[in-house]
Amino acid sequence: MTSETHINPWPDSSQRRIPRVLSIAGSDPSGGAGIQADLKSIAANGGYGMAVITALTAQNTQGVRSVHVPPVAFLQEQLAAVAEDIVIDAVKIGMLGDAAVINTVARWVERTRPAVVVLDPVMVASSGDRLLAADAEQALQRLLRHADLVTPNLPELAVLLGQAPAESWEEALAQGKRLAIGSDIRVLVKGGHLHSPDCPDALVAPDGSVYEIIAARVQTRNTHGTGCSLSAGLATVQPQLGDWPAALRRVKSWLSGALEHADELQVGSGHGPVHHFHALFSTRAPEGNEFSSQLWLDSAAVRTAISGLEFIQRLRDGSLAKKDFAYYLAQDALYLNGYSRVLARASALAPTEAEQLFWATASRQCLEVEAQLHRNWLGAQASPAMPGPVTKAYVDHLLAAGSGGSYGEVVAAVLPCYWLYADIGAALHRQFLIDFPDDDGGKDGADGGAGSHPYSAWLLTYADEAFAAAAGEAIAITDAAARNASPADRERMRRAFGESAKYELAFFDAPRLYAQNTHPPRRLPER
Ligand SMILES: Nc1ncnc2c1ncn2[C@@H]1O[C@H](COP(=O)(O)OP(=O)(O)OP(=O)(O)O)[C@@H](O)[C@H]1O
Ligand SMILES: Cc1ncc(CO)c(N)n1
Repeated sequence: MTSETHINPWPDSSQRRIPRVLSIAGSDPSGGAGIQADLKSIAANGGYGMAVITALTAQNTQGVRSVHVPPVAFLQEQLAAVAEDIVIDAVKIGMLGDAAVINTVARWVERTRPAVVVLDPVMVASSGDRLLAADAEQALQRLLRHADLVTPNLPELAVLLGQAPAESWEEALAQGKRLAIGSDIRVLVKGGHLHSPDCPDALVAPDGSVYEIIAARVQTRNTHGTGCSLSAGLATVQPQLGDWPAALRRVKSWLSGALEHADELQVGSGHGPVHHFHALFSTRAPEGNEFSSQLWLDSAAVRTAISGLEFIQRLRDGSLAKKDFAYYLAQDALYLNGYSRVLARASALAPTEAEQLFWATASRQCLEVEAQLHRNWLGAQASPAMPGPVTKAYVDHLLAAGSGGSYGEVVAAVLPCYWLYADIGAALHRQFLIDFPDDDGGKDGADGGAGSHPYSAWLLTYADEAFAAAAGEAIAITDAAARNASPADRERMRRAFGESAKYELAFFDAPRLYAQNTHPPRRLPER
């Protein structure tokens, strides 16, 4: 079996790995909102973006100067050109300008019936300028019926209901329920406009049930286009995951990162855009280290796929089945044993004593972590686990690099386990602290010694600073090895890294595929 057999985390044909997403929206020439934000958001969330333009605005980070709505006949031509050639997996609808545009888009949606339709009922820009003619609000109701999800901000929610804007989160939720039940649609109520220290969002289903997610409010004035980016991201992730709450968790976490890094962009003097590609631009590779920077960029798709895995999502929210977690830990222990041998091989090949010591220490620590896994988590297991197919294939790949490869190949092959693991660990840890601020893993006894999240003790130890520092050192060593390598060897290094990165993805997805339910669920030992 090849690694390819294991790494497809989208075996369900209704789920689409790279969804083709069409944004029907207005243009913002300053690049932060509208079509421009949508295309960036779609790409950042792993989709292929397309754009049909409903209106052109002359705007920047300070406000909207004017709006030009081209003839609807041309809008129709754009829609037809795209739909007659390309399968559209999802549509995001943003600024529509006036009633004629709304009716044209509504007719097109009624005819083509795209699988996923997210409607962001854009009415007023964050600067306060109107983006929808006042007499067109009624026409929006026609489109509402065709949306799988509608994402109004608080003033827009109020307009859709003909009420005054909600002033508290409770009021907002009540309005969201009224719209969802009254119009039989799924509504995303967004808390961006609240004056609260956090930024809650809630999915309200047509039956009125609520799925709420709370993120910290990022302190930045650069929030231009958050609504556009969120709705386009949801249209992109829903076809990948087929689950609205999971899609919201993933996109919110991404959007929080985009807001956290927004100030780095330095675009305009008003409300600037968010950093859609913060993960791709991640400067964790030390300055001047082109080789590892390239590896990081090359692994973007794998990293995006890892964060979207059901295993990771469920580990984060605590809904992961115990058998899956136990399978993961047992396979991790087996993996670490093999990994330790390959690290010892890196030590044997190292060109300097410092690097020899680094790998020897790492090899030894690996065995210690393996022992710790057995002591703290796997303890009373009846029989030692057998390596699963992914574990075996991954370790075989590493051992092959170790037995025949150059030093560069060995270090490139072992690097993803450091780097991707540290990256996902930090993200998991960060999100855990946001979602479960009071869960200390049961240490203070206030939660009955158990914590509200079953894996809190594990997640709290996940973002280990010493491990992140070791990852940084392994990256620097890889760069040094690349500088001393021939072009052909560098290519082999790149391939070894890429293979291991795919195995990291497959490893996180393996419990879903291979964890057996033959034993009663094991109780997790307390730490
Ligand atoms: N400062 C912030 N920190 C964290 N999340 C935020 C912040 N501001 C907005 N958000 C989030 O961004 C998303 C968009 O929310 P908001 O209610 O501002 O929509 P909007 O008004 O349609 O956006 P836009 O500014 O593009 O018009 C929501 O998920 C919201 O929680
Ligand atoms: C084109 C366009 N669409 C949407 C918004 C809302 O942010 C905006 N400012 N501009």
